[in-house]
Amino acid sequence: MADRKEAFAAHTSIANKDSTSATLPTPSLVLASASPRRLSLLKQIGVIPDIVSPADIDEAAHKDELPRDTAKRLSQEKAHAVFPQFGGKFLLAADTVVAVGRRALNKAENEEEAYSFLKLLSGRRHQVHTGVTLAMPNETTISRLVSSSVVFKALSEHELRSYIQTEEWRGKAGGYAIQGRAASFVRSIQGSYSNVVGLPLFEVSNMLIGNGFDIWTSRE
Ligand SMILES: Cc1cn([C@H]2C[C@H](O)[C@@H](COP(=O)(O)OP(=O)(O)OP(=O)(O)O)O2)c(=O)[nH]c1=O
Repeated sequence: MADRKEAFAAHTSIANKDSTSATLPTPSLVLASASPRRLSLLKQIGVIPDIVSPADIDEAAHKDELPRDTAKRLSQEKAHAVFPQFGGKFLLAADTVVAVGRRALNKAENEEEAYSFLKLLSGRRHQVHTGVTLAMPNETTISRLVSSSVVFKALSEHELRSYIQTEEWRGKAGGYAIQGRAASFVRSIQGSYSNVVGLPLFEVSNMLIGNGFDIWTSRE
């Protein structure tokens, strides 16, 4: 009996919270990204951007710039490029760079480059850095860098060639997508999985919540 009472009380309080939060104004968010992965990662935590507006910037690294610094800087530049069009809203931008030591592996341009990236990643550890910048309605911005470490098994020639055929490497930093068939290459990962895919959800939600964006009132 006590169990049923508790269950009813819990149900009622969820229902009440639900109806309360449904009446709260939903904060407006701009996602400054062309990446479908970033959009679906945000949706995964219930955050639905009002506007998706990709930034068109030069993504080349500066001379002697460390990959982690490139990721953070580019997230800031993406935010700054788009923010002026959407004043008064929250805006989120990110950049993901795959790095082997000081060498950055950007998005592979063609099959040869994708093959050479995967050959380099084969049997070793690499880093995935994602820079995230949040611009606030009051025009202040904050940026975070999140780094994860990924170890690939040694890839056979058959695996390398077959993966290239899947085309999944296109548009992905480092020439692979952990959320696809390349998951079978990943021996271990240290850090945030969503960071590797392109948007570290723990840190992003903390950035949003810490700056007054209630992720629980952003609903589809
Ligand atoms: C390593 C890795 C990267 N990626 C993707 C995430 C990003 O879309 C892309 C890195 O390129 P980015 O330049 O960070 O992003 P983008 O050009 O795709 O989008 P935008 O700049 O408009 O935000 O690689 C995966 O989807 N899976 C992975 O495992």
